Amino acid sequence: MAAPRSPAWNKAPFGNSYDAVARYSCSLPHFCDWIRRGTLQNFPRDPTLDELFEAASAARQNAYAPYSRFKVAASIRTPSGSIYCGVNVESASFPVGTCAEAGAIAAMALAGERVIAEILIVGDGDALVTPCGACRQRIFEFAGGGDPRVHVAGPGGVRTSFSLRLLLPHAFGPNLMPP
Ligand SMILES: O=c1ccn([C@H]2C[C@H](O)[C@@H](CO)O2)c(=O)[nH]1
Ligand SMILES: [Zn+2]
Repeated sequence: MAAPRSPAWNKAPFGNSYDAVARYSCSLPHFCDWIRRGTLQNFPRDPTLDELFEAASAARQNAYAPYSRFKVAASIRTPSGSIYCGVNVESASFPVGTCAEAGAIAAMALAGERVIAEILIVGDGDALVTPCGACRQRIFEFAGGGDPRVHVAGPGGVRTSFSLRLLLPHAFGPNLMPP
């Protein structure tokens, strides 16, 4: 069932809170259950996400997306509290382009960090900019045995949050590699 649309679809009127997706769907028992199982509700607003959101929003200006014109940025917070950002970088040879999440993970790894506590992705448009399948796997590689929150934001703020395990159930990862 589609969530009702509103003119404020991507505006996050309560700051970086859940937007229409969760606010409307939460009134339905089925989605309430879905939210309890796999997503986290930041209502009316989670101030701890401000820094993560601002960092990604600033980074997004430097996204290189001349082909899709769809600029995306990701920001990662590690257990140390540090924040690392990345942007999508496209290529005239289309498949060569890389996602914002991959850039943020590269920045984190370069700094010597290996665990994603939470990650935020910001993009524009009506649809939620959730990580692609490859990036879900990339994030899982650095989940550190935990279940990082994946926050999905529009230009107005965080729209909704998922747990990685909801986005990538029964994942194959480093824990399953033979020694
Ligand atoms: O979570 C996402 C979704 C899309 N993109 C990029 C890839 C491509 O450059 C553009 C259009 O798919 O957006 C990301 O970086 N992250
Ligand atoms: Zn991706």
